[in-house]
Amino acid sequence: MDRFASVEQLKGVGEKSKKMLEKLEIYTIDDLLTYYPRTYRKFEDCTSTEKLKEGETVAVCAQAVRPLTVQYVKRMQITTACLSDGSGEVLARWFRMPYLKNTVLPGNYYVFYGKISRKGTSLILDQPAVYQPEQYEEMRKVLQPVYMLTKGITNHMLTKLIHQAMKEIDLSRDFLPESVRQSYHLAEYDYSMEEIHFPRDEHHLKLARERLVFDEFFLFILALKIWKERTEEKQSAFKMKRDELTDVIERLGYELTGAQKQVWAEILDDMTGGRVMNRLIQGDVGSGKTIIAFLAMILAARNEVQSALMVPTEVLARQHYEAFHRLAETQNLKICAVLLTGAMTAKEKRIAYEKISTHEADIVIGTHAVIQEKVSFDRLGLVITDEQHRFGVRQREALGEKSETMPHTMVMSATPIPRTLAVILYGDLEISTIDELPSNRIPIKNCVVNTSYRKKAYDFISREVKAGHQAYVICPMVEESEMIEAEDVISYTEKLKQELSPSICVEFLHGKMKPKEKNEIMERFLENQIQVLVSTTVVEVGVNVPNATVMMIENAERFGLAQLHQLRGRVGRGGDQSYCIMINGSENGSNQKRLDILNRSNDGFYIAGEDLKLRGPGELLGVRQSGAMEFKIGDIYSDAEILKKAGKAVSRIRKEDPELEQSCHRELKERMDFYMKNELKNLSL
Ligand SMILES: Nc1ncnc2c1ncn2[C@@H]1O[C@H](COP(=O)(O)OP(=O)(O)OP(=O)(O)O)[C@@H](O)[C@H]1O
Repeated sequence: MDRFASVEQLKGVGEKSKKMLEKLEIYTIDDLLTYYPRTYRKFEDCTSTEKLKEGETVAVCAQAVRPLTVQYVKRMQITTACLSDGSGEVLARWFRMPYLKNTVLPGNYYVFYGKISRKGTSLILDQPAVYQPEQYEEMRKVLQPVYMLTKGITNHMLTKLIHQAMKEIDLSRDFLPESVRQSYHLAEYDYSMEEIHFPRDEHHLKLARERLVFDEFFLFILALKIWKERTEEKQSAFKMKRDELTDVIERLGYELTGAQKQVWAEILDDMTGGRVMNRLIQGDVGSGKTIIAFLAMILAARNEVQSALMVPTEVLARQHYEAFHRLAETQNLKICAVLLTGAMTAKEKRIAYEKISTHEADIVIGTHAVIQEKVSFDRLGLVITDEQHRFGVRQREALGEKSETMPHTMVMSATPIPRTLAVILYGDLEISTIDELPSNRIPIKNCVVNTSYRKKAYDFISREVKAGHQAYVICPMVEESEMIEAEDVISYTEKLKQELSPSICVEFLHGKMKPKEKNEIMERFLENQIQVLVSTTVVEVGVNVPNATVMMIENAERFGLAQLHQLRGRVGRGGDQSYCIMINGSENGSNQKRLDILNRSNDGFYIAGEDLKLRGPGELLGVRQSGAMEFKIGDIYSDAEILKKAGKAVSRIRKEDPELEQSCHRELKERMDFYMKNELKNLSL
């Protein structure tokens, strides 16, 4: 069977399951094989009911003291059981599984495996899986893979399919040269694939994972180097006249920070030096990256060269567009910017296309719509992409293809990557770091509290609103769910409307809303017509409302540290004291420890480093949460050591055999060609 054939070739995959697998981005058998487990489950020893704690996942060996009951609550069947293991009792409940009544019989012992949650004052075992005790003992011997799922696809289904694919595909060809494998003590490819999905134990899993993480970094770094070399060959840059833009900078109304000045000088040198700029601008949340992008675009416009700024969301595109418009107007810059987003009407888009192709527009600010076929530029000389990990190489190339001369490129990233790692990853790409916040900023005051603090938090928000400020409240979910106990935007908004004075306007925002509705809400929030915005993480990237001073995050334990830092970065963007209230909805000690890191510091680089220490390098059973660089299995922070090795291995190969012509590199060359064609596009830069 061909590794790149459709998953349909596998037994049991019909039209319906094919569609569902596509939701997980599994199209081919290869996609399936490289759909690595999110984590592994090790079945614990059984716990006695006396020792149960909220938030823990436990196994309880118990019997039902009486027949199970099935009740209807809001038209949903809920099955409950009272379980006893001799030391005490605990309630278990299942949604939509009435048949358990006939399989879980009083008097027989079973192992119930699930999470303990709280219902009122008592603890409850939620949705536990049920096993025969002997079956459970067998399962405890191995690690169980846990995959990220979607509706209609179960863990069991994926496991079975991967098992089948493993049998069908020949994995014995190893593309990594033997010498590399030996030098870095890496396991064989087929062994690693087998063990990553079906590990015998933690030791084997560790070896397998190291090898696959190495592969991922190695291929990426090598591909990037080859790609850069190839593009550089055909690069001729737009030569621009030097202009310090002192007139613009002096009238900004604030002084650029030292770091901003430094980065601007670097960009100016790049853009006027005759070489094509390829620069990554890293800066912590709120460090003022946008103005740097604007300056570069103004410089281009003054040289009669067009520029494009692409951002990941509609909301952000509009915000940048309006900010630029204001700047151009107040300074009478005579530079024309147009907005181009997917949500605009066909007519609006047509007008924008026209302005771009005739060069009436100097600057285009938008979402992915900017790279659509219909957009033709006159002289596109500068491309800026925001939030690098959301734009792939292919998209950047697509933009580059719209211009005969290679445009200068700048990538703005708010996910701090330690410089040492960035250098390995991006090779000889230039990196600028804005490591200083504007001087008018007052450090954000943080607190991590439990849900009993809510009332106080609402009073606090009311006071801030009275003083003319605004607040965000973040919830992890859009709508209420029976399965997950977490706050949701819709019911929370209703609740807040009751809790707060009617004079305070509370509205919600989430990703499932229509673009037009989202824009309208954001605009009203920006104009302070809405004082409290209840939102999902759609506000996470780049939203800039300096008048907002409170960020309250419900179920903070459900977010990764990098994400929480980004969310918090939505406040403290003006000269007023701002606050971040993180509500920890669990009693689990390790969550508290994680959140304490944010409580202690507002520095993104420090947080990334502490996160790394807390998780430890190469941690196997943790959920990925760094948010930076979306590799399938590798995590640049916790796998930093492997990243360094991969960087070294690439340098060695490049020195010994840059064209991969030697016979020992034949498999690698094949793999690389495929990678360049099909996979690089999914990764940043
Ligand atoms: N040197 C400065 N002095 C004072 N204010 C500044 C300075 N530079 C930028 N600002 C202001 O700081 C706010 C945040 O800047 P900006 O939106 O560029 O942040 P950012 O780096 O893009 O952050 P994020 O990654 O969170 O979006 C803006 O309101 C901007 O006008």
